[in-house]
Amino acid sequence: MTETLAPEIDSRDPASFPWSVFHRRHPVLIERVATAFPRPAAQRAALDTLLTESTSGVVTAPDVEALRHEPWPWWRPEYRGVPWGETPFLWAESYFYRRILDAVEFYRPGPWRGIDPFGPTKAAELAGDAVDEEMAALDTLAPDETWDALVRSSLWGNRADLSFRAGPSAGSGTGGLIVDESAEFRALLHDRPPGQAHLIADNAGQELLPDLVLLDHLLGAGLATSVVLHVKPHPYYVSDATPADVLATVARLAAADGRARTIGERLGESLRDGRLELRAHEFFCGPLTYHAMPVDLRAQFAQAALTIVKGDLNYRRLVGDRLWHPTAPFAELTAHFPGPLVALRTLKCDVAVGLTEATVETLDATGKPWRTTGEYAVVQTRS
Ligand SMILES: O=P(O)(O)OC[C@H]1O[C@](O)(CO)[C@@H](O)[C@@H]1O
Repeated sequence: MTETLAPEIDSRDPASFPWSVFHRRHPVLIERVATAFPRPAAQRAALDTLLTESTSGVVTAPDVEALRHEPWPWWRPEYRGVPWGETPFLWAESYFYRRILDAVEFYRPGPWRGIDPFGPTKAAELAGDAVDEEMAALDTLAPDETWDALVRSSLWGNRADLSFRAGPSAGSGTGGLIVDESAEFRALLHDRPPGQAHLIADNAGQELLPDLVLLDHLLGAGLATSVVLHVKPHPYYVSDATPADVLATVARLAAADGRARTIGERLGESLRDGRLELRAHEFFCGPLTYHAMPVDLRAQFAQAALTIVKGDLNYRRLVGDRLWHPTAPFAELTAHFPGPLVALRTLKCDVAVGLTEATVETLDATGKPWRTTGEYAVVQTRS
């Protein structure tokens, strides 16, 4: 069934979800980036130009000056002059975010260099009540419910993705788990000798916090000898976690009360002694699927006891950003990935695989969108 590749997703159809990302979410996002700091007029103009180009124009080449300071090896000259919607969605979104960085002079030597355009929103989320509540909840966990609770909050933390606040399709209720291989996930860690566990992070804030707590648990419970946290080397999609976000989150935990503080302090210790290692490979900010992982990164996952793959974008990169039949086998589509893995993902785009026919029928029968709202989630494993 999966021997032939399903069509790659693009954003040309105005009735499609990817089209709404470019035409409904991005205007809100650009406005937020433009106004979060008092930017000079040239940056505002560059952001507006990007929005116009990506919604009603054609792809233009990256800024040469910006490339001198930070290359973008994924530029495709054959897309120059092509309407954005006709290029693959995965590539187009990635290029859009690179162009935001160029518009705000993120790489250009000068006062704006290195200032995260999404920083204010991420900081507000980290400082917010929801994070306080998440941390306070840690004190209420009985030992026998810890594992399930930590997995649940790492999984549903993915739903908090800030890009959802920039769009109309954010669902309010929680649809639930439509593939639940939590038991297999548990077995991969509990029923095998501990080794090095890796986690490919997604968003900062309400997602990264439970991810860090989960990693701390793996170390503390002897389920991993060491853990590696992979984050983006620089800002990428709107709420993606960077090394600075990890440090801010650890500090937030350590400044809290109760169990959160203990965890934050312990995470700090683990960073110092190397049991928790932070890595930030450039590939994570690229528009390619994990089939095209460079050898050095592949080697890292090949020796991992388990890799936890977080979120929607990582999932698209894992199985391929294609209109697969939703019953296409997850194990087959992820066979290319070196080593055992678990995907923790809330569904926020058209890609869905590994479902049963019965589940698909039930979801379709609701008559409501289920692939893109973040209301449904999967825990899928491949050993
Ligand atoms: O933060 P996550 O879970 O990777 O979600 C990001 C998702 O948001 C979008 O950028 C827009 O909704 C999707 O295209 C993308 O897959």
